[in-house]
Amino acid sequence: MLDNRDNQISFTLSFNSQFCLSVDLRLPASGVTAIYGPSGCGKTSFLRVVAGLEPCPDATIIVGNQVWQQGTCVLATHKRSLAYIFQENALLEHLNAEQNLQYAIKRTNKKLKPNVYQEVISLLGIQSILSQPVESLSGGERQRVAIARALLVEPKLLLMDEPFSALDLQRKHEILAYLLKVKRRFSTPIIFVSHSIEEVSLLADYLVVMEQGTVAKQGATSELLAKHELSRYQDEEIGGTLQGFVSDILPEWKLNKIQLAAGAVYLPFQNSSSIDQPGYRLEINDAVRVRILAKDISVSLSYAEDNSILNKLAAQVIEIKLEEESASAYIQVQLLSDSENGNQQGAQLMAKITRYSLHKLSLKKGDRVWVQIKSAALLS
Ligand SMILES: Nc1ncnc2c1ncn2[C@@H]1O[C@H](COP(=O)(O)OP(=O)(O)OP(=O)(O)O)[C@@H](O)[C@H]1O
Repeated sequence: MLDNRDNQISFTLSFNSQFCLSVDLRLPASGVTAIYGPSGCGKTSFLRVVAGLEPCPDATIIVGNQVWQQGTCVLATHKRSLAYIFQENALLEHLNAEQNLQYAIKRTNKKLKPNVYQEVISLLGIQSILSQPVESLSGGERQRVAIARALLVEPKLLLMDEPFSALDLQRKHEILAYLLKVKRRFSTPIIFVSHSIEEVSLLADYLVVMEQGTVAKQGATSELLAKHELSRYQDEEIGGTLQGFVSDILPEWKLNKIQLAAGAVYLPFQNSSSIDQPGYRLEINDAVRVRILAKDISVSLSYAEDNSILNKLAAQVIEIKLEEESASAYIQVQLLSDSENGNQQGAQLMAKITRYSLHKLSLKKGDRVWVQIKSAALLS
């Protein structure tokens, strides 16, 4: 649960009579917060106000114990302990990668903690490209250097504006994997802007949904996803985002065993996805999140031994959503999995099944069922 909400951001910004951005937020002091919403809802303007790049006379911006702005009392951008990663990273083209890093460190006038430099270089996998001129780097390499540079100034807040938008799908997954590593290793709070639910569900712990300059929803990403508050924003309905840890690695079967509160699930090594990039390997006890799409969850009344599905969790039907009965062949079944550990609550899941299946199983609220998970993605 996110209860340490230290960063306070509130302001109203009007560019003209057409657009007004009005926010009042307390955000977690650690982890990744996503600012999500459609084009033109004010995401970039939000970041710019936080960074002090957009003048806003009535803003209150407090980051940890530092007041960055309180009305007309404004701390200049260069005095704010922040790093900003743009859509197209702004590396200095006439320098090589290492010189870019050194330049940023020098400008902070701070002494870098021992080992941090080497650790950041190896975390982002940029040792071999340090001596290369920026102009010779690929889009993904540039973005990795930009992330390293941001970390090396040891900011109190890291802001990222659509950091994947200039990258192709493969590079995007690669950078996502590096950011997941950054998130694990560094406690620096990150606010990132995105209009992709996939990126948000992969990276963000806390989510702010914006619509037309206002905050439409906010909360822990996993809770908003579990309550299906975001279904109208996404192409694929998410059936659940579950927290767990790696309890076993089975190289002979190319599977990771993930222990969730609700039981264990086996997930394949992901050769083509972000998680299996060079330099990133899961280890026993690593904390991970697992995302399951609603269409990959099926429901059965008894424990079926004779099918190929590995992942089966005991659960109870909480609600059957029939509103769209006439509109679609599918309905949503909300489930609460049993918890193997009595102290923890089970996980909320949502299965998308046909109305015909519901009819054949005579499924109703309160029924005990087995949830079968056909496939799932390993997140962070
Ligand atoms: N300096 C400015 N002057 C006038 N209008 C502006 C200015 N900056 C942004 N706007 C307007 O404010 C609104 C919000 O813009 P903003 O760039 O913050 O949206 P966004 O959610 O980041 O959009 P996108 O996802 O397309 O980048 C838009 O209507 C934009 O045209």
